Amino acid sequence: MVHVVEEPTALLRELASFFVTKANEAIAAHGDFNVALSGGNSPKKLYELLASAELSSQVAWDKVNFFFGDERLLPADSPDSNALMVRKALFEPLQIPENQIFQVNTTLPPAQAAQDYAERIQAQFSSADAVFDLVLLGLGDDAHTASLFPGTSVLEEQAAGVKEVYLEQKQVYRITLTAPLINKAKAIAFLVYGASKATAVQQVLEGEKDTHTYPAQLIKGNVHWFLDKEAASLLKK
Ligand SMILES: O=C1O[C@H](COP(=O)(O)O)[C@@H](O)[C@H](O)[C@H]1O
Repeated sequence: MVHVVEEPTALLRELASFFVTKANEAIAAHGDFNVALSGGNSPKKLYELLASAELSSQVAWDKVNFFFGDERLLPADSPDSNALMVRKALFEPLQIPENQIFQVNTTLPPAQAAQDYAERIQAQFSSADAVFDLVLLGLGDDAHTASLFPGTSVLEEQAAGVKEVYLEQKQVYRITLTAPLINKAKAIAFLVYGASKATAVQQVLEGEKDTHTYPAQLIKGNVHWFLDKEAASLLKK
């Protein structure tokens, strides 16, 4: 489903309200809400909005478990750390205790960090399979999502799990949920705004099927695209 909203502020409010609804549904159904968060720049304002006085009262935060869709293998205090951004925007204002935060251990070597994160995710779910209630995702200008980047071997991964990815150009390792794990989620929401994303949005949603070039095409299931007018501007439908 594609939700197009005139401008980013209203878009963020719509996605925040979707988040609150999904949280309350999950808590009513099974007592907790397991959400995987996105990183980068776009979601920072969403997290600040969720932590605001108006919205924070609408969720039982002590019943929310926070995971990450991807992380950069950098020191935890690096300004490029996804977890650090979320800590400042959401966890610190809401005083979320550490036992509800499941972040990648970036002090481990890449393969071990991925394995360790997969095990900690699995241990948190009582069912045989880890199934997130909600996965939040972004979209890069190059059509990557989480750390599923064009041309990387993780795009071939058939197992629901966590993998390390080496980005040659950036010379950095990332840790990412695989597409099969993301796709098991009960709901998936992309947040994409700004004109720089318009081409990628069009390629992913309406372009030829080529998951190696447009990795976000791997994401399937109950997928909601939250777009502002600029990001949606090249869509034909
Ligand atoms: O590198 C990343 O980029 C994507 C997109 O970020 P955005 O700021 O351009 O929306 C993000 O979803 C991912 O978590 C992050 O590690």
